[in-house]
Amino acid sequence: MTFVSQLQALTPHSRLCVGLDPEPAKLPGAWAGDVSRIYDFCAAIVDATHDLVCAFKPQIAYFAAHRAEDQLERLISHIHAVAPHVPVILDAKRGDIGSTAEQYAREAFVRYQADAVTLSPFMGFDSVEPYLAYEGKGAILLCRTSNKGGDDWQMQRLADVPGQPRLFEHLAHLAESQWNRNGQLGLVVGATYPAEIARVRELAPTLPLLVPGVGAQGGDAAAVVQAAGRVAPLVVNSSRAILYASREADFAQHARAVAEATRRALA
Ligand SMILES: O=c1ccn([C@@H]2O[C@H](COP(=O)(O)O)[C@@H](O)[C@H]2O)c(=O)[nH]1
Repeated sequence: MTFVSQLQALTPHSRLCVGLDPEPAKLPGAWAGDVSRIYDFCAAIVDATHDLVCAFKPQIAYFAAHRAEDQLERLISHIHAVAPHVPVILDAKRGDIGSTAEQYAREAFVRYQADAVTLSPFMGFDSVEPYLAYEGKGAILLCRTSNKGGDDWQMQRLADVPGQPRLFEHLAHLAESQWNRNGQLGLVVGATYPAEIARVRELAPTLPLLVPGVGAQGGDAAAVVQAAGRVAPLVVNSSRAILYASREADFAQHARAVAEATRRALA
């Protein structure tokens, strides 16, 4: 199955993506501060929630910062083993010239066996193209990010493009049309900006949307679903609110309870 067809099968049942952003200092109980327990912690979260989600999204920085890339590899293969129908989105936000992008694409899809990867489209289509050579894999472009600083670029108008769209609007149009050669593209739009989610949906009605920002960043789940509609796949990420629901031995049970509540709020 392709990444997009996996989402098409799962998102009618759950729009929740659990983000795997392990911070050693926040690990529960005796694991706190122990970098070697990153895998154990994330695997326990996966085991407790995989029947509730449409995707998992490990953020590569939380592993690389602690020289824990080997634990990330093991974690992704664990997800594929216990929940083979659930896609893994590697949140890496890569963006570079084509020859380097080829290496990043290999890292995401061959080394880590991810089903999709997040990309910064700032360097243009030739920085995205190498990822599209991997048939069936997803490439999810940052469009209107959840942080305030996204305004600095994404909300600026393009004087040279007819209609003077904002940058995020132009990107949504390109991703829906000429850039989406093999149907592999998706867009990141922050839950903190429901009006822009609705605008992106108008411009890119068929693309999967990855929407981070509910939970710790305060985005409103119901507003996200209303803005995005229920036709094309909607994948709403929550990381810290689920991972750190409890710092005690029962952390996985608490994570499941928050995941269940978030899934319900996104129904
Ligand atoms: O616009 C964006 C793009 C990516 N992210 C990532 O999503 C998670 C959010 O974590 P929470 O703990 O649920 O806030 C994190 O990995 C970010 O790097 C984003 O927040 N906004």
